[in-house]
Amino acid sequence: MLSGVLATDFNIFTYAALAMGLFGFVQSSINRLLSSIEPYFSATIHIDNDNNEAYDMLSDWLSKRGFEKSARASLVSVKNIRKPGDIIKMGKKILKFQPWEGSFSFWYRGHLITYSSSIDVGRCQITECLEEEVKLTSLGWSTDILKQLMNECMQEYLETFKDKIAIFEHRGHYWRKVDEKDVRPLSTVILNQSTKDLLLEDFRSFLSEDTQLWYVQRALPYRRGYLLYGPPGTGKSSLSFSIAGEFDLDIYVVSIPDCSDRDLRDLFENLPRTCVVLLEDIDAVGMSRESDADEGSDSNTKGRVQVHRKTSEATLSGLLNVLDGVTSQDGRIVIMTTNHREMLDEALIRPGRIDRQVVLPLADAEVISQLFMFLFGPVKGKGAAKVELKELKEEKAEVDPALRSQAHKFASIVPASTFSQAEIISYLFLHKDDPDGALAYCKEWVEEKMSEKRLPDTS
Ligand SMILES: Nc1ncnc2c1ncn2[C@@H]1O[C@H](COP(=O)(O)OP(=O)(O)OP(=O)(O)O)[C@@H](O)[C@H]1O
Repeated sequence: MLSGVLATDFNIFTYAALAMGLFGFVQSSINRLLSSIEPYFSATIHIDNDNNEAYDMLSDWLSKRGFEKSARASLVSVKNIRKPGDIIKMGKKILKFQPWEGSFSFWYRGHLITYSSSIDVGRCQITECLEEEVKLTSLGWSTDILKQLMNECMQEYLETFKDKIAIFEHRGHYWRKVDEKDVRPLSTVILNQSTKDLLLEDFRSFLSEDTQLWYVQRALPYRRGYLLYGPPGTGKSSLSFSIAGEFDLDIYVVSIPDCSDRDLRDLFENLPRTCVVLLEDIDAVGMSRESDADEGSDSNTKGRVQVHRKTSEATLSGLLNVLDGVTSQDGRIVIMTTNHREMLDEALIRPGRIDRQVVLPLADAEVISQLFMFLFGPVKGKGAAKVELKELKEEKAEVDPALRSQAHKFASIVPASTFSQAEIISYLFLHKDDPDGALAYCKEWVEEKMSEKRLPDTS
């Protein structure tokens, strides 16, 4: 009896193993056959992963369909993309698998497509990153079906990232996408209304077709620069991300202390058309002119200028060269942020490089009461990301009069131009469901913070 069961099991396992072996054999035969006839009867599209969103589009499309299961090797990473409105659950992470080195075939709209990926070990040693090249191959001489596939990948990808902006940071001299963030509605960045209107209008006007034509007709470099300056926690970064999202522009963040002049040149050469380049805390590198006046290469900048941080090889002239240079893409918008405008070299912020300087000061009475209404008032639903100037103004009218009066009382107790928006938000957050409590304890909080501010800085 036992031997009968074992014999049956043995047969099942044997057949299963044979079937799997046969399947593997057929698949690898197809792959071998395809690769031997490929040069004569096939069309191919090549996609490398070097700063190439097409690579991300394809890998997302394949992962969604579980094609990594057909691959003999998979690359695993933690997926940081959430659907709009998803709540982050602490301790929960989603793993994303994608095909990696090797090849497999799949059917797409009645066509057999072969995906193959190879790692360029030679380049990896130079660039210290995994350089992968992916090939999509189909039978026949036309690449039409492959283009259709890539178009579908792009449509799906754009749908997933609708209302999100991609954030790129640099690793040495190449860009890496590090995140996709939900667009932060501009209405959630609380600042003086006229400042917001001015910036919005300036962006809108710069990106309009008329303006582009105006630049083209006059052969002027079509680019724009902004300097946002003010004390820490007043919303410079928040505003930069929010305004980029408002205009569907991806953000490329540069940390100058980690760059050499060559890195800067390569990075600016590899920017896409129309994007926002964020040079954050530009004063933090402590750029100042050295007395040695001979080594500068920029005609506007006499003297070589080096950042104080020993590790950085970036020079001010190197930065100015990429800001002005021929490699600087049309449509590129640079936003520099700083807490110390007075420390910046005038050459860096002269008109043409910086077209608008916007100060974000500590919260005044108007902003203090807006922050109160924002935190305790009703929240606009999702999809309110793209607000019009008109809507922003109308929003105020919807506020409950009782809340408005509490907000005014709050603003009369909290001294103007003393606290940053971040400080006020963090206090209000302590009472997030309790506007009465926030009002009742705010005098105490102000006194405590004021005495902290009066303490001598021993750091
Ligand atoms: N004007 C504002 N409106 C809404 N939230 C703000 C505002 N200013 C600051 N915050 C909040 O405070 C925190 C810090 O803001 P943010 O990083 O934008 O300030 P920053 O001026 O860039 O600061 P730093 O100069 O230190 O880089 C964020 O969580 C942000 O949401």
